[in-house]
Amino acid sequence: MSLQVRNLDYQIGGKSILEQICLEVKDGEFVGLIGPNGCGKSTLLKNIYRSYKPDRDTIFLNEKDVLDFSFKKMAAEMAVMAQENHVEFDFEVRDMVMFGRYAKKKFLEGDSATDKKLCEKCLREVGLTGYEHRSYLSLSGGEKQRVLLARVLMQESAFIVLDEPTNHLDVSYQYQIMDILKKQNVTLFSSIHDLNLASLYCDKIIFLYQGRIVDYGTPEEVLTHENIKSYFGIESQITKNEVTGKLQIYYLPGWVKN
Ligand SMILES: Nc1ncnc2c1ncn2[C@@H]1O[C@H](COP(=O)(O)OP(=O)(O)OP(=O)(O)O)[C@@H](O)[C@H]1O
Repeated sequence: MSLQVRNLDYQIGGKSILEQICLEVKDGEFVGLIGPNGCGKSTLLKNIYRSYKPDRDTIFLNEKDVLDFSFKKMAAEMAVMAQENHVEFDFEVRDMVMFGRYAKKKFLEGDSATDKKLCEKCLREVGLTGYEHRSYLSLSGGEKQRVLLARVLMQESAFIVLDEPTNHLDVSYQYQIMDILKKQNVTLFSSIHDLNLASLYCDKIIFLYQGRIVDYGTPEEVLTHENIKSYFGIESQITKNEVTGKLQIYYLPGWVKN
């Protein structure tokens, strides 16, 4: 599954948030979206997963305009892990994960033995075996985040969109979650704050700044000292990690520019 975004503009309350966004995520790629707070990352993702309504002829899945997909078809093609997941009613963890099957079911169809097995597998992958009957609202932030990831995996979609998937997670789960995502045989598009995680896991990186794409390429091409200084306003030292072979960024806080 591939994603194309062409000349996307988006305004909120008359203020321009995104300007002339053009990008492509090819089938099977893991593309990271980086940029400072408020630059428009969530707004772009919300347009892609249609929490906001994009203009016609701006967002395509496999070259087909997303506005031509029914919401059920969209859910079958694209799984989403958003940043705000406000849940009004309490559910058991197992039910939260099972909701991921909605798009694959007919009206009032019950859970099959295959669904139940897949649910167990997804919970195991995110380290939550034994949590099936826990109340979702009673979980910690990190546990909730992992339930939402299990729900995404349960959807078995060819394309996954994620807004800051490692939010609330301790360092070991941050890497575990990225490992799980990376080994899925799917297309991934994710906003990421941690540039070292982006360097380790992404095939390509899109740098967003004040609603515009200012750079695009491999982590080595985009995660430069100049870009980090220009767009995040912080000095850094960048080396190649001997173990991973990937770029490692060290920030030099005494050099923060106002
Ligand atoms: N509903 C809204 N009403 C007014 N302004 C909004 C609204 N939603 C977003 N914005 C503004 O749009 C801009 C982009 O917000 P967005 O959440 O997309 O940024 P972001 O890059 O995801 O930020 P962060 O890294 O902090 O999550 C911000 O200036 C934000 O204040």
